[in-house]
Amino acid sequence: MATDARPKVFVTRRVPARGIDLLKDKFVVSQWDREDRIPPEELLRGVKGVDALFCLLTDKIDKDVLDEAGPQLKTICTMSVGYEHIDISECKKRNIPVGFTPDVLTNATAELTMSLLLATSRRLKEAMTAVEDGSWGTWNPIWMLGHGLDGATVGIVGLGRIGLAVAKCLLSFGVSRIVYSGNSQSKNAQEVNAEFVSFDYLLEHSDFILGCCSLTANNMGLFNAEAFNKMKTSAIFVNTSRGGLVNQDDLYNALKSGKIAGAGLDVTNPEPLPTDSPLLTLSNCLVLPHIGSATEKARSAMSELTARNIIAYCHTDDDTCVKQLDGCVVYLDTCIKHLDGYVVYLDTCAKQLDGCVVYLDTCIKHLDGYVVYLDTGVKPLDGCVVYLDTWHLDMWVYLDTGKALDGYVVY
Ligand SMILES: O=C(O)[C@H](O)CO
Repeated sequence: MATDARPKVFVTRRVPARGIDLLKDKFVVSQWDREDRIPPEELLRGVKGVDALFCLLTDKIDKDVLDEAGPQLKTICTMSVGYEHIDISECKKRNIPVGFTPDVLTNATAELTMSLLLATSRRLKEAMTAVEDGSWGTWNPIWMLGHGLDGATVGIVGLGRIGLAVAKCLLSFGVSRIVYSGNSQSKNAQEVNAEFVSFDYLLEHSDFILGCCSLTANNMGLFNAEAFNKMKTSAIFVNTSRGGLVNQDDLYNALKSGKIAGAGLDVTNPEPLPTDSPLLTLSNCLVLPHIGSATEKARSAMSELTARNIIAYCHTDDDTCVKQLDGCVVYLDTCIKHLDGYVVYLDTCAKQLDGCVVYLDTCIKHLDGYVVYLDTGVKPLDGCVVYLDTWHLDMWVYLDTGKALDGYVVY
């Protein structure tokens, strides 16, 4: 009996068809084809012997999963921009590139952040309840007053892709000042006139405080009693990042006691939030079920990008613009793409190659025209210059023109 020689991919959920359709051409696809979360034992069963894993932010991808998968596993690609559910250091140890889906969900998530900001600032939950329970007496000049965005100071914790997109929206609402905090200054801050400030300054001076950063071991529980105590009593806190950023007991106390005025959460810890969570008893706390990227367009694009990542890492793409870079994929075509901790795509969707910044691993590298900077060590390449990271030893770089690089050839 003839065996199917195509690589195998396991998909951990029913996802928008676009990604699956792409994969079906090149892979033997198996799938947890349901809308509920895959049980851990099914995940372990599904990954066994596959070349690629297409997973979601709800799947914990740890050492056990990697062990169970086996040494042929070439890549793990998550249909999400966040990847804290994946043990990245374990993947690095095993040279398994991890793909993710930045950019394609930025606008959708920024919209949802704005929705929460507007809904909480104008007290929509209370207002709707008043209509529904009959406590709306009459139009009342001093009733249901909120704090508008007009003239407000907004503090954004994490001015990354989503934070920046939110800041752009905020400008059209007439905010007077945008401040932001984070590990380092953002090169895009000038576009929105955002000022880099300390976390404490941001807490003390902002009317609205937005959690837009990714969750790391360092910022778990960042928004705790100490942080809420520093906020204005009129402050509104919105989180569309990850629930783990917030100490929810402390948030409850701050909202209940009037330490802060309101909160809008698209993310909680855990998810789903138990229906007996005290947060749900509060009229000044609006909780959504993690729907930041839930638009048809964004979810479809996330599914497609995840599939493209898998195709790239499994080297099934015979498109000549695909380049390999130490287990990471670099597409150097006319346009660029996305990146993860140690992956760069320069392929068919997203950013312009020219002038764009590519992050490889934790260091920043530029990719500009035909110049790739990957840390130190300069190698000339047919008029192009390639700076290679010294610790990526068996690196393969394929440039557009298909030139060999220092013996590590190419196509
Ligand atoms: O990490 C992500 O992709 C988002 O949280 C999904 O909305």
